[in-house]
Amino acid sequence: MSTTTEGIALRADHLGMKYGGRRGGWALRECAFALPAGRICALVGPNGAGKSTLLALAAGLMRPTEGTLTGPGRDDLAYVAQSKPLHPRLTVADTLRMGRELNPGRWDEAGALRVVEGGGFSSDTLVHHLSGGQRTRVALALALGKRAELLLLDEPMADLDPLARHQLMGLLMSDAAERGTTVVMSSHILTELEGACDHLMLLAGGRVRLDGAVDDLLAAHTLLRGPVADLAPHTVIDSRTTGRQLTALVRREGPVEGAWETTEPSLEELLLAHLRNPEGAAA
Ligand SMILES: Nc1ncnc2c1ncn2[C@@H]1O[C@H](COP(=O)(O)OP(=O)(O)OP(=O)(O)O)[C@@H](O)[C@H]1O
Repeated sequence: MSTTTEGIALRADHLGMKYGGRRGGWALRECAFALPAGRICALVGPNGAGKSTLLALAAGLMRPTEGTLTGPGRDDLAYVAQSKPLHPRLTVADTLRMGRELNPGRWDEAGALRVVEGGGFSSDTLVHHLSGGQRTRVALALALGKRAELLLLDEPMADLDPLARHQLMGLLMSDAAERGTTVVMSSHILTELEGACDHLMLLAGGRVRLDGAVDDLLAAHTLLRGPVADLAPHTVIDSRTTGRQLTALVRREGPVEGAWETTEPSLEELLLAHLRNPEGAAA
């Protein structure tokens, strides 16, 4: 990958990725986006949507089958894979020492230590003896210690307890705010994204279905409650009918008219509606 355009941390153009040669299916297809620098971007989508593939491509671990993905080079990004690979026979202290040696002149020892502190293990513990959540802490410490421009995190919070999640999300957010780091973080835990992410990308079936600043996306959608009626010209993302009452989440095309009770959706409501109906979500 090469340097991106000013102000854009990660750009995809006509990006496609196919596994397993000619016979394989497309994991990503015709993806196009430009993620502004300094954002904390939630990458969401159903199982198999292509989130890990996109992160691995952005980390430079694979080459796209077609199109381009442009972002910082390896020295300027940090990637935490879903499996959190670490050397099992090293202690935590050795692991962090390795991080320092691999990143001369830029390593943030205090930042890395802040991440491992509170994990309930000492620095002379072997990685092999850590729990899944504790390993996640060490992997995140390596990533944050690197002071990267772009942090690529594949379901970083999945095996952390609620307090650890809260603490580490706080650390991530303050680090990103202080340094202007761009974070792309895949997650299935919608509640943890609310208030933490300011950008959202929804993938489904290997395609980008929704992409934008969270505030803009929320403002463009409305939750409607009222009598069953035709909702045209608005785009219905998801709707439910109970008797004569309709509840729908729409992307507005102009003002909403009629006897509707209208509210702006929460991020969780927006995401659930789009996840229930990913085909209707095309931006
Ligand atoms: N190494 C691989 N070889 C072949 N196919 C793969 C490989 N890795 C992923 N795929 C396929 O690519 C598609 C996208 O997978 P990917 O792991 O990127 O999805 P995901 O959105 O991260 O899913 P999850 O939420 O379950 O982690 C899936 O259909 C998957 O079966």
